[in-house]
Amino acid sequence: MAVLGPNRYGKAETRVVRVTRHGDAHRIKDLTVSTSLSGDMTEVHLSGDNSAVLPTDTQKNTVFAFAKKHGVGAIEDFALLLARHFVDSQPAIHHARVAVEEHAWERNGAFGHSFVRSGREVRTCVAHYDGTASWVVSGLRDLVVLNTTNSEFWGFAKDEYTTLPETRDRVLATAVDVAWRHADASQDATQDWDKTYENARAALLAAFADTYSLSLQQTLYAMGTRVLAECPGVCEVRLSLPNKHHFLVDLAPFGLDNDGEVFFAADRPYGLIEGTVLREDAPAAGPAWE
Ligand SMILES: O=c1[nH]c(=O)c2[nH]c(=O)[nH]c2[nH]1
Repeated sequence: MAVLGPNRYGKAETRVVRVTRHGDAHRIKDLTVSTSLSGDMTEVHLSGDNSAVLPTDTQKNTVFAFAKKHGVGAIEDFALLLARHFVDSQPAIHHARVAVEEHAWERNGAFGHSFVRSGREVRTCVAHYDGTASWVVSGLRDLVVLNTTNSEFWGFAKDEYTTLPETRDRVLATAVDVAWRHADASQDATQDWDKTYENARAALLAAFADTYSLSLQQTLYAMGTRVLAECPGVCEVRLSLPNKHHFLVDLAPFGLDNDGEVFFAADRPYGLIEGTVLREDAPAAGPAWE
């Protein structure tokens, strides 16, 4: 005898670009929005009765309509607006999850209408709303950083398969994928999402640069700790750091020395260092990370 387990449905990766025109100085917000709803969905699964189902096509349309009606400020506000709309307007929907990614553009010269896609990281957020409470996790991915020194890796466990030489000086590089949980994302909390984003980003970069690293794990903890120190409203930080290995190339066959100057930037495999840093008194996460 089978029963229906947890389920949700929505429109994934709606691409929406919102242009705001102030005279000749235009602004753009370039987003990828994914909505996911859950609630009284037993009948649609068991009997095909669609009466509780707000179509994913409607969810996509709502993203575009809200971009026009409400504009797009901080992505967290846009995600919360959508999540609250779906739950508060549809009796059968009890929970909404809205994920937004923001792709950065920069001005192309002095022109108000011309933009160049930035090589910066992608800003991310996920908002949840259940009709009463809200949860928000913000973050970024693909923030690529590299230190040319101040990184060692030695004293590690060894067995019969260990060939890695110990090193007292190596290149340390990673593409930061991080998310931070806001302790309070309730309706009344007055949040400056953009300011927290800039503070968290600056904290991550500073900690990566000024931590003398004995392992990427140690750097990860330093980065998470720094975000908590600089962002009072953040209670938990989750980091995923691929170790983008840079191997010193043996140039001896060519009669050349290589004193930390020429590296082979390996693509894969890569070490993947992941961890969470949180305040001792962090409130329960609820569905925030789902
Ligand atoms: O910082 C590192 N942590 C590891 O766990 C590890 N493992 C490895 O092969 N190189 C590294 N570097």
